[in-house]
Amino acid sequence: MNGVIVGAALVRDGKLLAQQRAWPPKHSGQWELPGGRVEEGESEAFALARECSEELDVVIEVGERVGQDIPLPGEKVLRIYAAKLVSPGEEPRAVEHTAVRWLGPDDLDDVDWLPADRILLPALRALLN
Ligand SMILES: Nc1nc2c([nH]c(=O)n2[C@H]2C[C@H](O)[C@@H](COP(=O)(O)OP(=O)(O)OP(=O)(O)O)O2)c(=O)[nH]1
Repeated sequence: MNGVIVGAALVRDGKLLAQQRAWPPKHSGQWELPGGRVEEGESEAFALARECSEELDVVIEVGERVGQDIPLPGEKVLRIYAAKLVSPGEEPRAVEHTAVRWLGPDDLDDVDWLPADRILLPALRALLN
């Protein structure tokens, strides 16, 4: 089993995109980065682009790794990559989630992040300077 969950630190105009989970009930209402499981045979960049297409209906360009791998339950890890919209005018929409928000540096602490994402906040904040 491939235990890597990839997440996109999608930044535009000094703001980070966050999305609010609709599921499962335990995490419903909490915020995370777009992303998901790397499927068999996929590169991490391909998986991230696929997840952003499915979740946000946007095309992204994947950049450098951000922060450290964060261990997740079930021997998985969360691995974040910087990302940009290929067409910056394209507005991400919440296809599978409750909401999406662009967060500036002062907004990062305003949302209820999933625990693993909270650990990454300093690295994410550094992208917005
Ligand atoms: N996508 C995403 N998942 C995260 C983040 N932080 C975090 O702890 N997770 C966890 C929640 C889930 O246990 C797991 C990914 O779940 P997911 O539902 O997004 O993955 P997926 O689309 O591949 O769905 P599935 O195959 O597991 O049903 O990683 C994050 O920032 N983004």
